[in-house]
Amino acid sequence: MAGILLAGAPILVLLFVARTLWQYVAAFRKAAKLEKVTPIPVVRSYIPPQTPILQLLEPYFSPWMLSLPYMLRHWYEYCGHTAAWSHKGRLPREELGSDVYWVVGLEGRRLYVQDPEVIYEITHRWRDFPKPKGYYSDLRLFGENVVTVEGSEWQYHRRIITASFTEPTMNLVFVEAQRQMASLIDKIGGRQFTPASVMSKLSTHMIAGSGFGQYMDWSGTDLPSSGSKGLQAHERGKPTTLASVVEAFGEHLLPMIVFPAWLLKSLPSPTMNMVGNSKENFETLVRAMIQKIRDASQKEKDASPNAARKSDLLSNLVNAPSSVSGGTFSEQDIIGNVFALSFAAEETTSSALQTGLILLAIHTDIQGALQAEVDAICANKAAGELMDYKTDWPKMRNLMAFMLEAQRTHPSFPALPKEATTDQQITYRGHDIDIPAGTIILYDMVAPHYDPRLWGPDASAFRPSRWLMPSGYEAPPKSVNHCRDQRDMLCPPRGAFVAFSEGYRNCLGKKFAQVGFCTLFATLLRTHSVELVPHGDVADESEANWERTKGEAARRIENKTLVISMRISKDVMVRFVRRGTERFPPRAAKV
Ligand code: HEM
Repeated sequence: MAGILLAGAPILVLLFVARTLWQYVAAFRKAAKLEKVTPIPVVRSYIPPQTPILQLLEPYFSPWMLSLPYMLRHWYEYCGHTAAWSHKGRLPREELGSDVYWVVGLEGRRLYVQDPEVIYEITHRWRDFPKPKGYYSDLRLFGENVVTVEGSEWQYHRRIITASFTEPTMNLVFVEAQRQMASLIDKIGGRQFTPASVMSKLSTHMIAGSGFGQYMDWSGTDLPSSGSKGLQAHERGKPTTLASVVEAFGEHLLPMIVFPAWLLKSLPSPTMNMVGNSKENFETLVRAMIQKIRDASQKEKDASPNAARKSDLLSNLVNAPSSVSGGTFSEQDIIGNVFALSFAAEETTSSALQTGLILLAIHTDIQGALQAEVDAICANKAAGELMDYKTDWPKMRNLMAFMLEAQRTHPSFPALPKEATTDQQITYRGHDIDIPAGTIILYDMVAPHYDPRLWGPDASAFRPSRWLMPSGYEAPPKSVNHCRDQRDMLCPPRGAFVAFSEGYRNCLGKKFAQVGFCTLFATLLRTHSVELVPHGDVADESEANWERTKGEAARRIENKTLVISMRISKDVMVRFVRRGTERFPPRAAKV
């Protein structure tokens, strides 16, 4: 039997190779046909059809692919793993002379779009170009939710959740961000750390506290109001708080999706045991939280029918009045959406905070300008007195400009997918482009951000001041306002800034993220600076060593891998230091 198998193996391999070659020939014949009829360029791709295993391996073989001679790697530069981040729109624009092009290969034809007007059109025609459901199916781990559904079901989920992001919720984010950063500063003192290790915890703490009423702190135990065990529990491999479970989702989503909880729990790896436990504990935790809110609401109603309700996101979801949407969420809908919201929030917020921290440490002049803004906001406050959402949040103009610029230069995703579910047409530079049903469209989130035609000749420079407009600024036609609470902020042309996506399926938590990000940094900069840990010889405080340290940090921040969102491949070491004790204080504060 073994002999027959061995003898048959070369034939099987030959058949497989012949079949694959035939598939390539068929794909490229289609590409040649398409080239004859389409007004836009066609690029041929040799990437095999994507599978979860390939996705997992691509970060490892990507550097090898890119080290091949140009002729061999050329196609990969268009459609590899982090291609959009690497070429930043220049390659298609300069080589193909087009911001819209086809990529044809074994996965059929895909439309790549980096033109802002076309991005705007595709993201606004949501019935014609919905999200491809298959791409998001893994996020159904705990049931359907606002990220995974489409059509009228999506409208229903979106309406209820949008109504749950109230102003009192934003106030909670504002307060919780101050508490979390103060607690982190206490915990971390002057020690050096890598942003990745700390920022994902910080974002889960903030989201758990202000979104789901689960107050965490950094001392190893929760504050009295939550009554659970927090970080200690996470470190023991038995996550028992929402924050620790959500952090596990962000770090280990793939094994969580692929393997059952019982298998993960029985593996000889404490990390995998923790992942298995997270998967099991999540539903139990959220059900208990929902019950607690229902009990509390009932008690409040009994005591005083008009009592003000709690305003965190989860309480709003549980107590959503049916008049908002013609219905309320079932318990399973709430669980599915708590997962979706936590996941969407954690992954992106943590990446934004990491990037923000490193950018500030590199650009000490910008850090100085943000500190001047925070000093002005806190001028009449006693040390430790909290900032106030209503009066102080609108004053955070420089901080908002810093956030928007960090998101422009370092968006969380290289590109996002849409799908034409029926035959469609778009217009680009006066040409009609036919898009057959079933075509995947990838709209680029880096290229428009780096386009000098939209942002000027210094489009690739990190310059937050480009967002600050003179008093009385009027938004030009066909532009979008990305922060409504700060006055006189740049409104870029539509489709030019898509870090939070665009159109109907844009980010539901945009304001939540903006309030959280700006307030965390305001709290840090009120008393401290963030500083790069010097490169090489730590005692060497020379200008040359500082320049080397900055250069290395700038290189590392450019080097990204794609794991759900884009992450910095090699982290950078930083530390918080009391203001006035910086090793390299800013020479001139300039945003
Ligand atoms: C800097 C932080 C953030 C960035 C850059 C960001 C970016 C994005 C982007 C690009 C999308 C579109 C995804 C797609 O089409 O597949 C999205 C969707 C979404 N985001 Fe965010 N996000 C951030 C923070 C948050 C936060 C804090 C929350 C919740 C508290 C949140 C909740 C959501 C939800 C629910 C969706 C799906 C909306 C829908 O499909 O209708 N995001 N976000």
